[in-house]
Amino acid sequence: MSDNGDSDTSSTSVDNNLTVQIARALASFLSKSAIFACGGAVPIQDRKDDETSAAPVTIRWDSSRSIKKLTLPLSLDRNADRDARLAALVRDTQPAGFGLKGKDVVDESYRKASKLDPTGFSTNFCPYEAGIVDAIAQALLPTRTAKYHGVRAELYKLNVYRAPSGLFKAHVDTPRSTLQFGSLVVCLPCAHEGGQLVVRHDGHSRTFDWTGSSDSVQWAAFFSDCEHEVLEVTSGYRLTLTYNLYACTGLGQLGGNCTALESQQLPLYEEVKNALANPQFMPDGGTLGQYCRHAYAHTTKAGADTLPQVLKGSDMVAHEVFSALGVDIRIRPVLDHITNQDDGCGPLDKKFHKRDHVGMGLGDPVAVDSYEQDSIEDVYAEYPHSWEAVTWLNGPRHNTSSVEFAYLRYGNEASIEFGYSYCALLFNVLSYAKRVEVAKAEGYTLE
Ligand SMILES: O=C(O)CCC(=O)C(=O)O
Ligand SMILES: [Fe+2]
Repeated sequence: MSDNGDSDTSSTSVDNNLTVQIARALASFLSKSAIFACGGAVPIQDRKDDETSAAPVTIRWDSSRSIKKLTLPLSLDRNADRDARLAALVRDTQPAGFGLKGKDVVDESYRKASKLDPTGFSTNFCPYEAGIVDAIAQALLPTRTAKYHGVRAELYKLNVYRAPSGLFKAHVDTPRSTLQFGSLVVCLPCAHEGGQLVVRHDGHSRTFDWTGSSDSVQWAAFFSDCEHEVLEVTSGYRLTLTYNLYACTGLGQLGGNCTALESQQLPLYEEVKNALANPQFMPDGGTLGQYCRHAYAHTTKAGADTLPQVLKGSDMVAHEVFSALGVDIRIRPVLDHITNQDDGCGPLDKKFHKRDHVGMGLGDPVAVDSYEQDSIEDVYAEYPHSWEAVTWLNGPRHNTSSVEFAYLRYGNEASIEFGYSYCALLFNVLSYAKRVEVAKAEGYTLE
């Protein structure tokens, strides 16, 4: 191809125009509707030996006088009467309605389907185990709920759409709480034709077509405000599990916030309790400190706002245990010792040994102006902190130091110096007599 032929130039400019137009359309899509739905497939493996597959799906349900069981895909159900069992499952479902003006209405011209409520059946299929809930949490969780990183999927119904003419016309699901942000539909491995799920948002649509396949579990999740419909099923049975999706506190934000975790069951609990119960342990009270083992963004306002929720590992455990024992905890920056060669007195910590510079609060670094004749003490005077004698449980981890304050030193040559800090948990241990009182108030005894 020539670089300067006329015909090439004109085709390049047409291409460029098209490139610009398509890039604009993509940009507009990305800014408005980049993600309103997502989906995938999880292959079924009879002998499940990896995290990317799911075991055959078992459904047990209440039938008139017994509990019945079916395995999907049917080819993996070892019972000879498996087709009859599938028919029995369908027979035992009830007509499925839809919400209209606050009432549950059954109207087959709008929704032709049947359902089991979650109290009437159980299944071994778990969308968490299949990695679906994590995928939704990362891809779909809306930014307006930035407060929440987790997703709770609540099983809502087992639905059967069958040929001929099973369908659910265009509708929007009714959110069941302000934290509900979407719905998850899991299509069980049962052969059928038709029944595509069409999800629409802002002039765009995405069709999930699960026709034909019965060797994987297929799924789709979408935002609550998306209109969606199930097209007519033309053969077989289309079985789905539906889940309501709620935003919740999730991985990485459970410090001080985790109702599932009982502090009393943590191995550290008894150890701390025994220490507090010992009259010879800090008899007059004082500050016990633990430098955090993990790095947190404690020297930015946004990072500081996430503490203590983002504490993890032994940092989280210590925070949970001490607070369960009624001990006041401060999370504070502790300044790395600064050596000032100019003031002639060497490292400052020599002067104030056994004391630490504990910042008054977490947040953005403080900037201080100083002059060449100022001593390091003058610099510190501008930085809000206290001198504290802390009994440390560990030493700082050097990789966790972050800029706590910066000071501009003016003189013949202006220079900028940085004060670094470590994030620490400071436990305010009361005198023995007061600890005994607090223990009573918290409902435990110190012996
Ligand atoms: O089963 C499906 O594909 C979706 C059903 C649905 O839209 C609903 O239950 O609200
Ligand atoms: Fe729906």
